[in-house]
Amino acid sequence: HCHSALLLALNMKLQQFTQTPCTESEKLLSNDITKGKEANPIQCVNGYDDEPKPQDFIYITENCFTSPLHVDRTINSLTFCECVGDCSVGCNCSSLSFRCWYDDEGKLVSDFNFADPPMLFECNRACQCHRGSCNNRLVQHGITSRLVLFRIENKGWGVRAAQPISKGSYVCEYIGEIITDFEADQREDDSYLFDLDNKDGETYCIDARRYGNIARFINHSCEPNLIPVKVYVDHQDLKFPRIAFFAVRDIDANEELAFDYGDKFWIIKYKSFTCSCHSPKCKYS
Ligand SMILES: COc1cc2c(NC3CCN(Cc4ccccc4)CC3)nc(NCCCN(C)C)nc2cc1OCCCCCN
Repeated sequence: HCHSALLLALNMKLQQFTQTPCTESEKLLSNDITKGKEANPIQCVNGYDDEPKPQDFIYITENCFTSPLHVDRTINSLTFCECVGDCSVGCNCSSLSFRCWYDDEGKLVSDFNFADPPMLFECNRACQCHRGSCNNRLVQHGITSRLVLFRIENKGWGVRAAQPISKGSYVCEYIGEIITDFEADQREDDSYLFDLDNKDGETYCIDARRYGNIARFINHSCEPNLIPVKVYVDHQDLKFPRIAFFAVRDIDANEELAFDYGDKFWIIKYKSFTCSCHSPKCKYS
């Protein structure tokens, strides 16, 4: 009898730990800002000021449109594969990115070019390979890392890893409203834009200001731990790449996630605020 009482008490204690954020001083503002839209809940905590959880955007998990844009989604324009194995060698889809860059643990292989990443083509709905055993499907399976939205001194909100993330892991996608470059030029708040630079001039943008996912809260760093990679899954229309963030190095639990916003952002924002990444390589402080 006392054994089960002990187990119950232990379970209660454990429950407390999983509910409260890691440092005692942080207030739990939401257990899941995605409201169940992501496979894993994303907590929102604030241990710094009394800012409430952000509610001035709509959480979405796939890019959206507010005006019609022509994306070629015809199934017969898709390159697909007829692999019977795990698509790790000789797959038509991964051959579009030269080779499959995912290893059999679902991470980028060590010789992936993090400095100048290739475009990645994942297997898709026209492929004959088995969805469960195909190694060329990662971004399409969604976020698997545990992330937390937290308040940071003079940076507003930021995103941190709740558990360690190994180098090469897929972390999350930059999700938002896909708009033309012209439309982006009309947007008053340009703090959440991500340019889909396309060689031949006709470029588009992802604007995560009104519609977006957790990636909209990821801050800049001059020495980032994430890089954006262009990925194609449901369509292969090169004008509209999906932007997937991968870890460029091992990331510790509770470490803030960051990617390099690039000089376009800072040329515009430098007059309003400077960079506080505190990196020895900082370019915009
Ligand atoms: C601050 O960071 C960015 C601002 C951007 C921007 N700003 C314009 C500036 C002029 N005002 C004009 C305006 C002002 C006031 C009212 C309405 C219009 C409208 C918004 N426009 C465009 N693309 C459209 C124009 C480019 N095209 C002409 C070549 N892309 C941008 C990408 C940015 O970061 C990217 C990295 C950050 C990643 C994380 N978010």
